[in-house]
Amino acid sequence: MDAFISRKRRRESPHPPPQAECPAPPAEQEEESTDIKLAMLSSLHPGRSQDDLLEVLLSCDGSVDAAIEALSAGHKDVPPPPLKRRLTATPGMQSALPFKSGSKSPSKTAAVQPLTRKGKTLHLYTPEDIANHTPCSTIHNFLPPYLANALLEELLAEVPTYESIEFRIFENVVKSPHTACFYVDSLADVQRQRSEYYYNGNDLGDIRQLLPVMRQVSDLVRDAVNKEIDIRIRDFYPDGKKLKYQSPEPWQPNAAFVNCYDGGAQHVGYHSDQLSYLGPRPIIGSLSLGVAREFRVRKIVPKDDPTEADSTSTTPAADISGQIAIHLPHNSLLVMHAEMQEEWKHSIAPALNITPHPVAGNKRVNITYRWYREEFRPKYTPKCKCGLPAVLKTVQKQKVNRGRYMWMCQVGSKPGGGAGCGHFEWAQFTDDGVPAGWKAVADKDNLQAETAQARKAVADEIKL
Ligand SMILES: O=C(O)CCC(=O)C(=O)O
Ligand SMILES: [Fe+2]
Repeated sequence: MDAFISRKRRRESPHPPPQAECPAPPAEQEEESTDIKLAMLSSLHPGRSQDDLLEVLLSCDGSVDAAIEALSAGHKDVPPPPLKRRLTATPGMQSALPFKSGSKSPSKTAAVQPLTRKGKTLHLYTPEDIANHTPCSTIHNFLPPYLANALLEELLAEVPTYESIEFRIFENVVKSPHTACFYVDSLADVQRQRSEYYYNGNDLGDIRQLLPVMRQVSDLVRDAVNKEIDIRIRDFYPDGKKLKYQSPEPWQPNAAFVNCYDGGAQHVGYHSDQLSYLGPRPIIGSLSLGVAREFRVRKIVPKDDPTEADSTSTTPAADISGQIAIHLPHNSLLVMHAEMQEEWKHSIAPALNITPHPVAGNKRVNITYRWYREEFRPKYTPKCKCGLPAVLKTVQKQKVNRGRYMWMCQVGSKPGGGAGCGHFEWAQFTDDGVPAGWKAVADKDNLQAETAQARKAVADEIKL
């Protein structure tokens, strides 16, 4: 979630880093910006419901200009949009897979036919198909039903207080068309978030402690995700080894973003999650409750080589031009594995039809459990000249530097924040994804704290 706050970087940065990721090609911006388009229409027509606006947008083939025109021309009765693309997220309408799903992992399969084609969506439902053709694995009916309902109810009591998140696109501040909230393990983590962490140039404001059921479930998610990581490494990664920069430590969630999508129009556009505080090759455990929706994934196309199948990915079967829809029913756990954030984008697609859930009504509540790593605490990572922690990004589209990491100024994407300082430096990590030199920094820090403590103890003793 943290990334869709900031995923749109200013294109007119005064000091573009010489080798940084290039702006997204128009097609990608087009596809990524449904939320922004809806937010723009919403700000012009605050009285119209998101469903109405979505319908107008769809009937205008996604063109904001045409939609604005149609709305201003007083087309109050919006004609039903031609169903040019599948929007329903209701499971049970499985489109046949154009292949026989086997047990072989894509990375170990010599010649796998592309599954999707440009502009097409392949719908996947079974854990086997999902694991074989995307960087995700899923467990349906993850929690005992009573616990899933207890968690859902705990969160439904909170969601009325959630807010939509503002982000900046060029000079406009727009709101994400869904609501969200951030939870951390302990009170100390709340304080730490308030004093050290920034998202899109701002602190988050509303930071809460994990609720009791969320906390209980966090342990179950941790154990399941660690098992899934082992399976992924064993069955899908070259030589059965973890990826370069992936942490070898057991995954230890200590924070959670909760997203609420109230009705089919609420959604989130294509994005990758921010790496800054999770480190490279992060893993995320995502639990879905309530209304079933489509989680879509799409491989990032290298800008200067759209024909390239892949160099590092473990999932060559997915055609880089198409998208894959993963159907997430109530009580399903989805693990985004280590290859996900750097090489793929994900979204929650708008849905014209949803099947209400007996407890949640029209709402889908999603919890993404995350591991905020100590070595990526902002006090240890680079700062830019604006004085804020730099953000960690990876080159995704430029073939020559693809896969390299960089620290950059985040002020340029802060609502009202100006251009920022344009800070840029390449990031260096050990093979286990630890920032080069981190241990030394941390040790020095601890030494200073210990020295201060020792001095205080001596001073106290003298006073006595
Ligand atoms: O709602 C979801 O399943 C995805 C949410 C998401 O992408 C995020 O929190 O970053
Ligand atoms: Fe995300």
